[in-house]
Amino acid sequence: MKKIAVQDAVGMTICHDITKVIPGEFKGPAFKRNYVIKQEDIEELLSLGKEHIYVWEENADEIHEDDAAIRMAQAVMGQNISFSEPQEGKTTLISTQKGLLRIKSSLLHEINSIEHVTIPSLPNNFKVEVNQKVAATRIIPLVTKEENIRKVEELCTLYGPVFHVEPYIKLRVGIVITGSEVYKGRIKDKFGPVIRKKLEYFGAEIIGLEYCPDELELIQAKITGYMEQKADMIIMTGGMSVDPDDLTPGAIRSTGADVVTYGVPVQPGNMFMLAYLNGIPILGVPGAAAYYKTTVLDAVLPKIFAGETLNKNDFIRMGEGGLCLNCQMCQYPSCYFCR
Ligand SMILES: Nc1nc2c(c(=O)[nH]1)N[C@H]1C(S)=C(S)[C@@H](COP(=O)(O)OP(=O)(O)OC[C@H]3O[C@@H](n4cnc5c(N)ncnc54)[C@H](O)[C@@H]3O)O[C@H]1N2
Ligand code: MOO
Repeated sequence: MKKIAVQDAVGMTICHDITKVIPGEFKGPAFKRNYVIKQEDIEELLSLGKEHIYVWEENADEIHEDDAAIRMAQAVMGQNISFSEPQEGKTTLISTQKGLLRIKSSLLHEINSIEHVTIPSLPNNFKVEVNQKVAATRIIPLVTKEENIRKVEELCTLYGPVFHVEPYIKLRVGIVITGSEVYKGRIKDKFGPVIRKKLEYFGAEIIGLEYCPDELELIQAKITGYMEQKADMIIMTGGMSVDPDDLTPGAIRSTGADVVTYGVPVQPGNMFMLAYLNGIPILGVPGAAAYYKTTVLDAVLPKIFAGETLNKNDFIRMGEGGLCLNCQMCQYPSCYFCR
């Protein structure tokens, strides 16, 4: 690259996007790469703080920021991800499918350790929509050594792409609403609609929503009933805490299910239970999930719909960041909760 005073640059080609920033109003390219500078542009370039520009000179072992961004994007993106044309030296990786963003975290770490390479992303296990920005690729200088980009490509050839979006599987779900006060009609069920709505987001087939009084054998029978109907997941609500009528954990255990956890280092959702019976997840959802917009349930459901089997460690890890601030305007999943 050759540095030239803008006054001498009329007729020359700009070799990278030149950014304009008006705080609070605009940020974007004022001049695009390959634009040929005219006399009337000189004033604007000077007002953007550019007294000099670079003119491109081909150099065999160097790669331009736009080409580097594209090659890195192609290397790191996997299933259900595409990328946009580079702008100001950066490409954006975009989901082409609603689902769960999966990241090979240690590979991303290794790639971001390569000189000049920067790839910021959403966190692993982020629920994404179609056309959502998931990551970006850019080198820091205007050019870098070809070998830096080749390292990114080689790592991804070796370990596979860094990012992909796992689509949700259509699961058949049985719901059991426990609580004698609801069963006997003393109060109206407020839990069923909450669970239904959360499941609809993932495209679940709800095979039943049944009510059950606080009697262990009856709760257990609901579970075995759904198992006979070949449910892919069973969700139990209420009766999860410390009162003598809180029988749901005992009923889940009594089916012989393997309990992954009863109790999680997360609030709200402390008294949550996850167990597997013949590979079918059974979720015990505490009363708080009928009240709070976001609980541990919202971190667990996307993983189950993405086909993951959770273990105790998955929950233990949630402790740091597991304390919800109950923000007035909940922005979950765009926050630290249950990462
Ligand atoms: N001394 C302690 N108290 C509580 C603890 C504890 O560890 N020690 N844990 C708290 C936590 S955490 C939760 S969450 C709540 C409730 O947990 P449960 O799942 O046992 O909830 P229930 O006892 O069944 O009901 C509590 C409350 O919610 C109403 N409810 C339940 N289901 C429905 C429904 N389908 N529709 C409408 N309302 C419903 C129920 O009537 C009760 O008012 O316990 C804390 N307490
Ligand atoms: O189990 Mo509770 O209030 O933390 O949801």
